[in-house]
Amino acid sequence: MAERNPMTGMIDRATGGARLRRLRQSDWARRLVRETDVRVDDLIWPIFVREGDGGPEPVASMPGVSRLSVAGCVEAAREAADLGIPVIALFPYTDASLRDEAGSEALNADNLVCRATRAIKDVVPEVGILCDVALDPYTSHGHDGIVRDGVIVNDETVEILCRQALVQARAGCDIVGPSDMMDGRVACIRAALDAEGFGDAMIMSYAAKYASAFYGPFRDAVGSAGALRGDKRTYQMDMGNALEALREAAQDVAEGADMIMVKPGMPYLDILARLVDEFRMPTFAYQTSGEYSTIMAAAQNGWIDGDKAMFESLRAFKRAGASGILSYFAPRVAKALHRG
Ligand SMILES: NCc1[nH]cc(CCC(=O)O)c1CC(=O)O
Ligand SMILES: [Mg+2]
Repeated sequence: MAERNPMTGMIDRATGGARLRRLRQSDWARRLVRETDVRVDDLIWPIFVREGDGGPEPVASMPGVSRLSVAGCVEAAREAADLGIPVIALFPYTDASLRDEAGSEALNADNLVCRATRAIKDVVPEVGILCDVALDPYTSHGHDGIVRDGVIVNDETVEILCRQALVQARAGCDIVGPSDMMDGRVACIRAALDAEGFGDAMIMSYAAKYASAFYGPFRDAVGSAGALRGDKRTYQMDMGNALEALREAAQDVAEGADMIMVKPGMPYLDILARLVDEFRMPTFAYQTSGEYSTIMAAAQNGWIDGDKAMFESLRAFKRAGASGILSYFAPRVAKALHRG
């Protein structure tokens, strides 16, 4: 027979007798039963590189984020190593004078990203380096690929991306991250790397990357915002689609991706959880510039607690099954975690 609780008058059977609040009554109890958490080891820190040897140049739309000189990147890498952040991701701000229709600067072995990679590997070899494979920082039209008669052409772009990945691998980059969303690029990049003796270079593919409004501040940071003609909806995914993300990821996995990524992060947690479930691969979330700046802006207005919102957003990725997170918060989280 169901018994009535004398305190509440509730029938205990209605809750199966379980009092779930019992485990939430103190900090130690909550910590004891917490299922997931963010660790420093989960973090990848995206950094913007710029020409010259001046100090940090703040990105207006990303409070707390600056473009760094090559020397500044080496310092940042030192900081990452000291904090225990495993990987930094490098993104170049390319001067308009170096941009052209074909994005040829992407293939220059002495471009900004390559110089930064070599400089970091020289001084802080223990930090992993991820380089983005896509042409948008280098093209005058701001697209990730070659444009012919208004069309972003797939196969011709893929050929160039393979050469770009090789240029980055030769500079010492450990992980290449194709962020372009061309079909078939992972297989070509893998073959190109293997053929040149870079069998150990890893591929983290932006497998499900959506045409999103949350990249705005990034385009500002790398100087492609003003350049971009039109939008990226003919190659980045449509935000209404989830099944298609499974097909995208299946292709990248079959083509040899070592790790896959979902981007943006928080608005696409459902996609992240599904890919983890389906592929059981190391799967990463990219907490994009727009997500970062949204939290920062609200925090600066005093509308939300920035530190708490930062942790909540990152825990959400771990709860959804992410192996790790690319986040502009990386150094701040790492410091907070070390403080305990
Ligand atoms: N292909 C370039 C690239 N790599 C990472 C981002 C976005 C990162 C961010 O918003 O933080 C973009 C922008 C884009 O596709 O337009
Ligand atoms: Mg694809």
